[in-house]
Amino acid sequence: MKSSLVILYHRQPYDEVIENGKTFYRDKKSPNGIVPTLRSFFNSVDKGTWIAWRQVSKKEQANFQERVQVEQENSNYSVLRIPLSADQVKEFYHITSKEAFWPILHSFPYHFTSESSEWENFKEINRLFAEAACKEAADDALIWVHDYNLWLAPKYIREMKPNARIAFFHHTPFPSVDVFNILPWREEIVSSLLCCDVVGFHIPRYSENFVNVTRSLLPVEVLERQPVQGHFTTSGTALAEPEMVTKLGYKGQEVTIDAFPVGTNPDYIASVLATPEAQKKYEEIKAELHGRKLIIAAGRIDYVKGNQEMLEAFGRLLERRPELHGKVNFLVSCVSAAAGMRVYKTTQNKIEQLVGQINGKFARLDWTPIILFTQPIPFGDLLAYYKAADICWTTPLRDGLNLVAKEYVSAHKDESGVLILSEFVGAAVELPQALLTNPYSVTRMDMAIDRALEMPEDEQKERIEAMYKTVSTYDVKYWGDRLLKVFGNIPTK
Ligand SMILES: Nc1ncnc2c1ncn2[C@@H]1O[C@H](COP(=O)(O)OP(=O)(O)O)[C@@H](O)[C@H]1O
Ligand SMILES: O=P(O)(O)OC[C@@H](CO)O[C@H]1O[C@H](CO)[C@@H](O)[C@H](O)[C@H]1O
Repeated sequence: MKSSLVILYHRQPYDEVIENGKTFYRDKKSPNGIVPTLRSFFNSVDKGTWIAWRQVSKKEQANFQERVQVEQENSNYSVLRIPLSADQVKEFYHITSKEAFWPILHSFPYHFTSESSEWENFKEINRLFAEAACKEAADDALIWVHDYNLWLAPKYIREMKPNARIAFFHHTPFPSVDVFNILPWREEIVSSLLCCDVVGFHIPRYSENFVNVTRSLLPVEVLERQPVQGHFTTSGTALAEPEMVTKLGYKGQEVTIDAFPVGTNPDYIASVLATPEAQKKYEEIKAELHGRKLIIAAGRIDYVKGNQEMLEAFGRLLERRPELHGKVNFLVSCVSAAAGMRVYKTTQNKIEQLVGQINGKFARLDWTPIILFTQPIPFGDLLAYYKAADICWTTPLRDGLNLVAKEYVSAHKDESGVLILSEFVGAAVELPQALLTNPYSVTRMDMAIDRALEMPEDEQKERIEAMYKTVSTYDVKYWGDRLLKVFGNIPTK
């Protein structure tokens, strides 16, 4: 039996652990919010396939198990692994994806160099993903491709299976036309995306940027344009957009363009927080704080995440306001998403250096201002930290959406708490009740942290309540349903 839902996402949906010579597949530890989200879509389909790569050494090749049947969940899906050599992974993910595409996607063109790309290898790996998808998919299946690492897969799928139903979701920002067009492979990329039936982005600004790129490069026709609907802010902040193109025509095909941000799962978060383990962890954190305020920052080590600007702002805060010494702790949880990537080494060094400098300057025997965690925190513990934190400080210079913001709001249901959020993350146009700030501006960052520390409890609760309403309405289920609504259903069990 073929699959009715085929998800192409470059990472495997679990951690593979070998104990006493036996392989176990465990929940992922690394910070990546979308894996559990995508896995949950298999709960309602009759049969599904997840396609990912797996690094395979020469020694492993002969006995490589291509397919893993996933049993631990209430769903029938398997993971089809494309075996890649260490060199292929390095070229595809570490170099082409993270060194060539990532800086362009996040509007850091000065970090881009076309030498940082192994384009032929990228094409080949995308072709392998497409071939696997076509083999797995039933005729009426939905083939759902995720993120920039698989930009070329739609084109290959369309060539091999002309009637396939293909959707693409872009998780990172999509930059403005002036920045995107720096990529020498721009036509190939956007013409592949135009092979999809639906192309989805988190927010209207990104979809508009995409449309503008297609219009600059290809003879596309705008078939429909609409005022931005729903909960998005339509003016007055950096990523606001009042209207958007919702249908494009290209080579006789109609392509639906949509903006529907990924959601989190507030009910699941509440259920985890209600467990005795999470409650115990929360009590322990509170006891260890001895009444001090807790500020939390959590995320991947990445120059786009703005950790340097945030730490500098915290240093200035302690400089400006000695009355806070001994009264506030800043928990910075910064984890690398993949080991050994040269592109993140400098960022990690800078974070460690700044933390050392600030602690060195202000610490006392009974108080260390910044606590830096560089190991992944289990999700239940992370939620307990969110809940214990008076302030969540998440101010990337650029970020597709930022799930951390939504998780913090969910963990503060019916409670006080302050979210300081960058204007340059997708979630900013969904959560205007956050303290929106500009991480490029020293003054704005200083104002934001002062305001957060002073905000009256009633105001905190009002803002959290409004944000919780948004986060719980536009949750992860809404996200999946939206795609299926645009698309027409897939056979369910
Ligand atoms: N220190 C950490 N340990 C484990 N998971 C983390 C940690 N920090 C963040 N996460 C998780 O990683 C995900 C990050 O998602 P998001 O903010 O959207 O950024 P990105 O996908 O770019 O890393 C969230 O789901 C969050 O729970
Ligand atoms: O495998 P990567 O490191 O290229 O993946 C990064 C990507 C997918 O997890 O992250 C983006 O997706 C998140 C969920 O949609 C989004 O919140 C975040 O801002 C993006 O960086």
